[in-house]
Amino acid sequence: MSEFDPTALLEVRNLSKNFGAVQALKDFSMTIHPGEVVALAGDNGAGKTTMIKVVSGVFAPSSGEIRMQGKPVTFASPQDARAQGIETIYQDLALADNLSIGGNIFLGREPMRRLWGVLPVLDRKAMAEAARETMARLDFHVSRLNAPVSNFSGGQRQAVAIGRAVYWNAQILIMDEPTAALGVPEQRKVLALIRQLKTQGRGVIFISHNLQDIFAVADRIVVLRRGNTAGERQIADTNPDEIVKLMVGG
Ligand SMILES: Nc1ncnc2c1ncn2[C@@H]1O[C@H](COP(=O)(O)OP(=O)(O)OP(=O)(O)O)[C@@H](O)[C@H]1O
Repeated sequence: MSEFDPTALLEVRNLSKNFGAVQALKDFSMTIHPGEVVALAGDNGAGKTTMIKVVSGVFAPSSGEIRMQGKPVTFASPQDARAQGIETIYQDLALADNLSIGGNIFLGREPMRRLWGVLPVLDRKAMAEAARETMARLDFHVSRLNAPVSNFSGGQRQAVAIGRAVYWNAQILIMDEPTAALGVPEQRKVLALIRQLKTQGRGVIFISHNLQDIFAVADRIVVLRRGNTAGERQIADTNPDEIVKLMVGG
């Protein structure tokens, strides 16, 4: 087998995950380079969630290898994967509704300052500044920076979750159905955010049932079927018909 690629942000090889007798993922291999968006598609039960949970430290693989920049890595937990630069954004986004963008970016890791040089208090100014800078880096404009995120639209909430990952320096963002449940204008905003992540040299794994979105934003697509890799294509070299055939098999 060939050498691992030292320029790859993430390279997984022959990953398998069994749940008792169920082989949820079999011999899965994938590489992501800086600035690449790789879509993961497949019907229900194909193994997409299992794959992202292995790569984000939720499940240990039954076998196989994970490397970052050519170096072997293991993830003891999602926190550990995050510390190594892999952030997963699930559909629920894990935002605290009552807090602002800054509050959400720093959730549980708030910057403090000392009042009168003694009393530790939240450094709200630093939080607001980080929120402003982070959203500007994503080229995403929100007028009410200090409003609770419960007031935000679905696309804005996605932007906050992405902003938090970017602030904490995620090199790879795994996004689980980020455009499901959004109206068309909001879907466009999320796709624009993904393009912004690309220009920053980050890698994105984009899980979606929506082939239109995949074709709009991905560079490459990997199709899973019943835990197996049914095919991998450059987006420029394929079309939705071919992808649907790979998904359903036969
Ligand atoms: N914790 C678990 N215990 C046992 N079996 C599991 C577990 N998690 C997933 N599976 C099985 O593994 C297979 C792959 O499931 P997975 O959730 O990864 O698919 P998926 O492609 O994400 O589907 P969906 O689009 O419906 O989310 C399924 O047969 C599922 O029943």
